[in-house]
Amino acid sequence: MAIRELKVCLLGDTGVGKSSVVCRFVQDHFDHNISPTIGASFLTKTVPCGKELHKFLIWDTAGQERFHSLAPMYYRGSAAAVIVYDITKMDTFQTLKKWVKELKEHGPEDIVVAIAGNKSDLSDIREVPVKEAKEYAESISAIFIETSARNAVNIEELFQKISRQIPPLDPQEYEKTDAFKLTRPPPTSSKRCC
Ligand SMILES: Nc1nc2c(ncn2[C@@H]2O[C@H](COP(=O)(O)OP(=O)(O)OP(=O)(O)O)[C@@H](O)[C@H]2O)c(=O)[nH]1
Repeated sequence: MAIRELKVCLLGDTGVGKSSVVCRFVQDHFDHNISPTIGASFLTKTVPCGKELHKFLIWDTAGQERFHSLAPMYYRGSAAAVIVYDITKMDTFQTLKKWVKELKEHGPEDIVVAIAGNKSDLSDIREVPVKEAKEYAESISAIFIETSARNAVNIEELFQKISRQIPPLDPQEYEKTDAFKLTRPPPTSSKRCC
């Protein structure tokens, strides 16, 4: 079975739960006291997708404004970007729109964009209506899903949706190589273990 390496970056405001989503996906773990990411962290996970294996090379970026200028290093060459907002904070949804604009202007042309409304376990204090987020995602042809890293809701589904949006390899590519690299990760990062 062919293994494809797919670079994926997570973008979004600080505190929306990017690291928690990645940590839940890769390690099936949730940490209430997780620290803010410094620079970016890198993790991988391989999942089956039809006749292929998708090895996600996941760059979890830091949401704090002071790290914003590093982001191009992580979305450059990405097959997909997951832009996360916190459903309990409308301002994080506005930040998400800025990320969409930046990706449109400077990101890869064919990048798959997934919008994840995280902290769905806190829907009693929701500020971002599902309808508004869904309609916005549709308007930019992005994947949309609400997740809860805390309760492990829709985390696998988020990455499955991304996998399904990646066009399968041309059969001739299988013959050329066992591992087909879609992207190359950026050279440096400082990492926080989650
Ligand atoms: N209730 C709830 N809390 C969550 C969820 N996901 C993350 N959190 C909490 O939100 C806070 C921030 O989570 P992080 O994963 O560090 O957020 P981040 O987006 O990576 O933040 P930066 O690294 O600063 O960009 C932490 O206290 C988490 O425990 C969730 O699904 N539900």
